[in-house]
Amino acid sequence: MALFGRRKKRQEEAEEPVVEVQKLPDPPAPTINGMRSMADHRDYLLSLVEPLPPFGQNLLEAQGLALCEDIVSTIELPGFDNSSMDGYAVRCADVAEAAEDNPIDLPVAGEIAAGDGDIPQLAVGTAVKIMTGAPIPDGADAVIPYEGTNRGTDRVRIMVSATPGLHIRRRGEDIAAGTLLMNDGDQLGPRNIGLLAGVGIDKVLARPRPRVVVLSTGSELVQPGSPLTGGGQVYDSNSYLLAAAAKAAGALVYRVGLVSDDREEIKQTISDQMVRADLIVSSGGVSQGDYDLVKSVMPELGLTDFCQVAMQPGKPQGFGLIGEDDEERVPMIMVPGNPVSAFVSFEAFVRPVIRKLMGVEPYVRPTERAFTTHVIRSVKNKTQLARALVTTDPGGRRTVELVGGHGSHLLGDLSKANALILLGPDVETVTAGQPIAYWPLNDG
Ligand SMILES: Nc1nc2c(c(=O)[nH]1)N[C@H]1C(S)=C(S)[C@@H](COP(=O)(O)OP(=O)(O)OC[C@H]3O[C@@H](n4cnc5c(N)ncnc54)[C@H](O)[C@@H]3O)O[C@H]1N2
Ligand code: MOO
Repeated sequence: MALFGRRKKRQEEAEEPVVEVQKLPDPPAPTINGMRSMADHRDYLLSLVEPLPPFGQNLLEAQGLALCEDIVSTIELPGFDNSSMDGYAVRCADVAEAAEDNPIDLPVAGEIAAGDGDIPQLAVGTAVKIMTGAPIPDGADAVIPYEGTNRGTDRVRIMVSATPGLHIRRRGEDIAAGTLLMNDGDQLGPRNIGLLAGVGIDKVLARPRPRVVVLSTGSELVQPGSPLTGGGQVYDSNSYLLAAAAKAAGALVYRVGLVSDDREEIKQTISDQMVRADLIVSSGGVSQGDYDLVKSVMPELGLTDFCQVAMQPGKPQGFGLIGEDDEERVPMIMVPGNPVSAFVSFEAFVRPVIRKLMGVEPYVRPTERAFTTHVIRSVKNKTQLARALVTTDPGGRRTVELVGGHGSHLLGDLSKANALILLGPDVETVTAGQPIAYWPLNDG
């Protein structure tokens, strides 16, 4: 894909070709206590990826994807006047006096079912049986439902009168030919898909689902389903958590699973996966530890940026455009290994990047607001993303309370939360009853 880090070869006056050092565009300067702000880091990553090119896709496979064309209806809906009831097509004038105590008998001239064509005109003083969805014959201007008749076959007794247009669905009353149905950039939902199918469209030009490769690093990790055989081992929850979150965000996910803290294994695995990835997401190995190898290995595979972001959790972050050539470079987001840090990093950085690759705006989840039920303390100089539970009280007011502690290993509390509260770097205390911003975690 076309990304940054272009390689320029220049022929200097003399013979020797000079290869410019390849690097990422300059990252934003740290602005908070030597750290990069969360918004600056996110905007930097977003500036380094482009939406994936669109192609023609089958309508149903395009669910959740962004259109890359305006869609105009070439036909009308309904395509012809038709009945909304099973009953008899009549002329109103012929049944104007009909009532329970004054039934009117009409000869039944025939029957029209849904799908019938070449319908003869309705003669004055006659009725024709008609089914829901069947074309209204010329001459008829109303439909009397079966319930207002004796359901006669050769002759029908009509016990109710009708006004013109009764139970007739008019041609073009839903969609006129030439109506703009969807715009370039719209995301296709089930009801849009129904509409497009309804006007006869079976393919659309849409951006594909990004193929996201997810892997976890750490020699302590064990594949769920296998026994823990030694002290110090932990199950790999991150690759499942991140894969599930990427899937919920609309990606096509390849979960590679776990890779141990081994330079060659990390390099080989990433190199092998590049061919099927629009984005690689790894967890672990980005902090200061002696075995935090991702940080030291990845610069050998591409252009990288490791930094500290003024947020909690999720402080150590890595990004790369991996690969040797511009044409093959794949973006990679390297999130920290603590499970809650990995998830918060997903929400803050990975999800917006996936949405940009999909071409689905807004890239960043819009915040909502709720009132705190109690005092909340935060850490100065960091954006705190605290796990929380938002509920609506009996009066319809949305309230929010923290779920558990701040520890970035607390998977149990994370799974109970339905929101992430956002407390900016200047906030130290929020008193009870104040409105605060949060991201709802409502998409799976
Ligand atoms: N001296 C310092 N130490 C640490 C710092 C620091 O600034 N100075 N930062 C801390 C913060 S904050 C975080 S977050 C972590 C990030 O560390 P890594 O990204 O290098 O992650 P690991 O060391 O590999 O693992 C951390 C922790 O998470 C567990 N883990 C890792 N992967 C998984 C997984 N797939 N499933 C479940 N659990 C996983 C791992 O066992 C560790 O307990 O660094 C701090 N240290
Ligand atoms: O950033 Mo670490 O993510 O604070 O635990």
